[in-house]
Amino acid sequence: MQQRQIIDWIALLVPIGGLFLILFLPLLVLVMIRRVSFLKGGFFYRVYQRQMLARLLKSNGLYEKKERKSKEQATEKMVFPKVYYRNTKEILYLTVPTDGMKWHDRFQKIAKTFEEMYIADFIEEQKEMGFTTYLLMIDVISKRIGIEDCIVTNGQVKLMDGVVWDYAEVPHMLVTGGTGGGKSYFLLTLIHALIQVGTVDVCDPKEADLKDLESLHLFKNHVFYGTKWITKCLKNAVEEMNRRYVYMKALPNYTTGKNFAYYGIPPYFIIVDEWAAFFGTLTYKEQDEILRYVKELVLKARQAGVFLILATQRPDADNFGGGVRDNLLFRVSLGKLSEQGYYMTFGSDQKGKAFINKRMKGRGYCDSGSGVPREFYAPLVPKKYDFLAELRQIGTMQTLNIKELLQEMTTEEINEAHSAFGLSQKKLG
Ligand SMILES: Nc1ncnc2c1ncn2[C@@H]1O[C@H](COP(=O)(O)OP(=O)(O)OP(=O)(O)O)[C@@H](O)[C@H]1O
Repeated sequence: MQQRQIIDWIALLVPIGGLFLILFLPLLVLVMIRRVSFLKGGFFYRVYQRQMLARLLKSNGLYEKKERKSKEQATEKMVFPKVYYRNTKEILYLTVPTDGMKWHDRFQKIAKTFEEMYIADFIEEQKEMGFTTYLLMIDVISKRIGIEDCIVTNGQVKLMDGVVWDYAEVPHMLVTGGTGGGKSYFLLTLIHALIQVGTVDVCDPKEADLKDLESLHLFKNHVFYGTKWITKCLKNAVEEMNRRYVYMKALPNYTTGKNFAYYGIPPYFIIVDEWAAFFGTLTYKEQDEILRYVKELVLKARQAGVFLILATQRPDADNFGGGVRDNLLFRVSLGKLSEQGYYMTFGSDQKGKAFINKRMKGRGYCDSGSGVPREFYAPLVPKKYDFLAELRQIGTMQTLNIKELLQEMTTEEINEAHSAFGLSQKKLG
């Protein structure tokens, strides 16, 4: 009779467990390495990106079929165009052939597709004979700075790592954005930076967040609301511009072509929030007057160091009069905008750009003068940050008191200065 064998499962547990570990542990480690590599943009991530590129070419038919004939049979071979991929930690370089051959037009417009498939931001295109390289910025959020780093140095306001507003080079700013996108925070951040180097006048037609600044001694006579006072603020700015030109001409070191910074004159900023809503409520007569001032400022004020910042929800051309919007050279959008809103902010020639809306406060796009809008994150404001308390710590604004000096000048000298800078307005305030 055969004896029944009893298996000692307990004794087998150890070798089974060991076997399991030997087989699955390396697999687990591999999966982990792949995952970490993906999260950190490492080797496997780059392999995956290259695979995506190959799939894009294949599924869009961007290859040629060539027949290879051997003695026995004919086989088909896929010949792909020469597409180059390079990924540095910050920028993805994708080079495609634009050599007039079969897919020339498709490759001319492919930047938008690259942006969407890699969730990267197209920042530049470099053309060489026969090739175009698209530069896409990855991990833009890592370039975000905190409000404490948003400062002005040598006429440049630092807004992000690698993004500055050089107000003398790219004068006047347009800020657009839907409700809750971060427009007010951004304007307050700008005010906080600009007030340390110059004069800031604030117009708040809606009498909302910016109006609160009037409670600060620092902003005494620099906060305006109500049509009459906003008009007056803009008129003052034009007069200030005229005075500055006369002043610069009268200086012993006057040099043709030099700007306010050369003479040590502090910049002067006028910020108008909710521009379109305000402009829409004005009568034709009021609109005419305001547009006259705004046009003078955007066309002539740069050299004198007077800069306009207009913020609005939608920058429809009707609310800007001829040419004003085009002369606000630094553009920022914050929060979600419609496609139309983006084209109105950055120009309709941006149709090859993918504007992607993300649910993030203070995120949007900016064109710092290059003509190519790029993803933008406004300086991060900590949760408990108190703008009024921070601004209260700043003693005074930098202003230029030139009225007295001008009173000593003769009418001939003043008129001569006006004609030197092509100014129409002879009367000085
Ligand atoms: N740069 C930022 N850093 C941190 N939080 C921000 C930033 N920008 C916006 N937020 C958050 O988003 C909220 C809304 O921002 P904000 O008031 O600036 O929007 P808005 O576009 O001016 O909206 P509205 O037009 O309705 O006033 C803020 O209360 C804040 O919590």
